[in-house]
Amino acid sequence: VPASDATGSSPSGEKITYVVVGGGTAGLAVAARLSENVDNLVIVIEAGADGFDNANIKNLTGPSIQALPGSSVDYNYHSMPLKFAANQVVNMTRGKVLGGSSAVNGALFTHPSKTDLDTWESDFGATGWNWNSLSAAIDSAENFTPTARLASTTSFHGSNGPIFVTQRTPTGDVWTKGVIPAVVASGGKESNDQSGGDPTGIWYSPKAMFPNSTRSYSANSYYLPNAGRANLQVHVNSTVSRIVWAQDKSKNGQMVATGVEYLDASGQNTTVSGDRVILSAGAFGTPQVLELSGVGNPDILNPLGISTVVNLPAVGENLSEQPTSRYIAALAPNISNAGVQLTLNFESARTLLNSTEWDKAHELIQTAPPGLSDTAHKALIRMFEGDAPLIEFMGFPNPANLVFLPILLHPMSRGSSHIVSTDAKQAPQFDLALLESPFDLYILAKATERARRFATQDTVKPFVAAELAPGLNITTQEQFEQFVKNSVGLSYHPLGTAAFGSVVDKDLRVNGTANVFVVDASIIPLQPAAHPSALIYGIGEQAAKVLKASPLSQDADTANTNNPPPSAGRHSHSRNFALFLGTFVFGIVSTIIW
Ligand SMILES: Cc1cc2nc3c(=O)[nH]c(=O)nc-3n(C[C@H](O)[C@H](O)[C@H](O)COP(=O)(O)OP(=O)(O)OC[C@H]3O[C@@H](n4cnc5c(N)ncnc54)[C@H](O)[C@@H]3O)c2cc1C
Repeated sequence: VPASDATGSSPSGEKITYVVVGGGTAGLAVAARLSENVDNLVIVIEAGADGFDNANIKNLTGPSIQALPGSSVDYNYHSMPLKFAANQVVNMTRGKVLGGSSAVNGALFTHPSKTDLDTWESDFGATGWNWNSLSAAIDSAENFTPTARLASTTSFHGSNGPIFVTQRTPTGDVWTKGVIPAVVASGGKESNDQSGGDPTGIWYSPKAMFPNSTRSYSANSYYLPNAGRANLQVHVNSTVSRIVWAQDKSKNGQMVATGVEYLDASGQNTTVSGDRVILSAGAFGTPQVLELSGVGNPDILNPLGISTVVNLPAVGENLSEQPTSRYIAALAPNISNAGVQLTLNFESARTLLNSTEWDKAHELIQTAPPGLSDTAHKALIRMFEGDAPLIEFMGFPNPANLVFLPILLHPMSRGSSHIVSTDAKQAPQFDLALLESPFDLYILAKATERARRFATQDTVKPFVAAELAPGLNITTQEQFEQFVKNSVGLSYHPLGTAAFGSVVDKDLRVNGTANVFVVDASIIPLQPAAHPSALIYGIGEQAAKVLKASPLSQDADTANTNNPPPSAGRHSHSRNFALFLGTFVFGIVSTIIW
């Protein structure tokens, strides 16, 4: 990789402290917090547009959310054929817009379990990253308002953070008189609030939304309120193509980044220099930028003509996604709508399985699929034996049907995301390896069967007419497994591709580098029992604290580098977001059905 020809790009000629690659969920959170310190000049470079004029991002109605995948704010990625799931090719929506995937997601805001987060420190060497620190960090992101009709434990939530969070009041009787009593009658339990470290039980999920039910996400809640800061600049429509390295390594032999190179909207290459580079490009974008920069597995980089500057084969590996199954029943003719409020029901293997089935699952979990590290394998076995939540049943409000999506929370299967081109705009290749582990398949099949048990309890019978999927002809474990293989879906929760313990250290620094950090879903070593965006905001919050506390001078002693001085001049494609403050109107209240 050639030496830096970075020109520097502070609008006022000042030295840039942080270059943040990706203005997504975590990227804007960490940038907003770092720029609270006026001594930090923070530049965010985002591949997508600003998206503030997109009504489908603002609205959280079913039709709006469904209009986002496949539109201009989606990368429109596709998986490789799923070898263990009927060779399906699945769409993998990722937000390509300021706010990243927080702009296009379902906005469920769930706190992970204590068990999940404590493994980061106890098993993966992430000292300081545990339930106590991360739940406090999530609270710093959250501004929670409980609704009068729903029981919530406000001490489990933050009340001063930028992301507005609230619940919708349930309507109708399908959930209150039908599903919740059915879950309890079949061995589950009701929860008052899943956010205190034990999500077990069924509860109405909060969403990241303003009191008028429009989306609260990183672009309008972390960035816009701070857009007037002179030391926070955001460049949109700019795709980072690589990290630029100094000719000399640090005194400790680490690679030193001097900045990044990016393609602006006209396709022109530009460089920007800074003291530290933060990769927040998401679980697919972050390993992509690392590999394009020569950090990764030489067997992947060499054939593309990229010289390896840090031999780090774990980059892009350990890709984990939560597979889903489905249970659908038609509503009875006199029931016109299953309501507007999502329920989530978290269960452990003890509730899901009888003792014979538990023994079978316990036997299956002993065999690690390819790509699962020993550390992760041991942690997963311990969590299974310790009755950690293993399945979530997402109860979907729907005008015509009663829908449960069983989600496998702690899959064993591990895939990968690797570049196949030196062109930063070409999609990497995604091997999701969904259901490669027989344990994953076994549990998801059992969960589908259990969803049928909820729907056939006496309390639910008055609300449903007939089972539509999997269909009453599916009765044996083999048939349930085939159904799961044929119909498996994604949770859109990919993570783990630059994880603690293998790619980053406890300070989020990429191994072998002096001043490149990762702050996004890539660092999460194991799937949490949660929808991850709350945790990812928490990662942004905690990362800012860690970075603020570590002086630049400690970046592996970089005094020996050829970091060129930055020169003045603003990029032609940067946007003056202050303009948007005057014109941006927080969404419109509209019919909510999702
Ligand atoms: C359809 C969908 C529904 C979901 N529903 C929920 C939900 O209801 N609740 C929940 O908690 N989670 C949900 N998720 C998951 C959650 O939204 C994501 O896990 C989370 O937003 C990821 O955050 P991140 O910061 O890691 O990445 P992102 O938010 O995706 O940010 C990455 C950013 O980097 C940019 N980028 C990438 N490469 C480059 C580059 N080379 N140069 C410059 N910029 C680059 C991208 O454009 C993007 O803006 C959902 C996700 C999807 C896609």
